[in-house]
Amino acid sequence: MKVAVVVFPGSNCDHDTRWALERAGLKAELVWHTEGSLEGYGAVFLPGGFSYGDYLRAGALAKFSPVMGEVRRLAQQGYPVMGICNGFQVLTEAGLLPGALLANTNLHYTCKEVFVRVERADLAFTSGYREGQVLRLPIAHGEGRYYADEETLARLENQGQVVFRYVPQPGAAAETPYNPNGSLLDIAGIVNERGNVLGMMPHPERAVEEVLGSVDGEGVFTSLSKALSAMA
Ligand SMILES: NC(=O)CC[C@H](N)C(=O)O
Repeated sequence: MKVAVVVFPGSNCDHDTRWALERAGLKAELVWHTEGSLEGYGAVFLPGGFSYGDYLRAGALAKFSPVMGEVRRLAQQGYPVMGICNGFQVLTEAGLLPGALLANTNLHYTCKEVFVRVERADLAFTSGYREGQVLRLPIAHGEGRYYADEETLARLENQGQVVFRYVPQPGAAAETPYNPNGSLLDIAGIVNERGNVLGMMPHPERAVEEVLGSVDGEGVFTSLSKALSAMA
């Protein structure tokens, strides 16, 4: 089953995402955001970048793109939908995931490696990992501080919707800062209640080959590949 990678004006991780999907044996196609139908696709990725130049707020305009009606339909029908970085921002703006991504507490665009712990290894995007596994992944964002009201945070926590959480580098001194943007509960990625719509700020597609410095992101794409062959 083929996977759609949506391209908004200003997306810049679309090709990398397609590359990562194809390395995992999936057939992936770039789909321009004006597309009115995603018929025939078994999963959708909203890639990283600066859709509409992050005008107003990151993701605030992309949610009005024609393709979003179809993204919503696939999400409601239980297909795997994933937003990476700007894609995560679009999913929260579109109301497909709760909460918001605010400006980093340091008010800087932050580009570095972080460590995240896999909290859920039972999802289409994470089954290739072990629960508790720590991944080294790059981040690159200015608006990555996950925020939600207390009730939402409690619900996310109680229902096991936190999928990735920033953690200290293994072996680092206890007081070493590790949360790169001020996200509440150290949240780096969450999933909807049904477990098919996932958003994360770190970039797994930038960590799929040794030459990139880490292969820890590969699991996202190989997990999906396995899930889609089981669905076919
Ligand atoms: N790499 C990205 O997707 C960038 C995300 C977003 N435009 C931000 O700076 O917050």
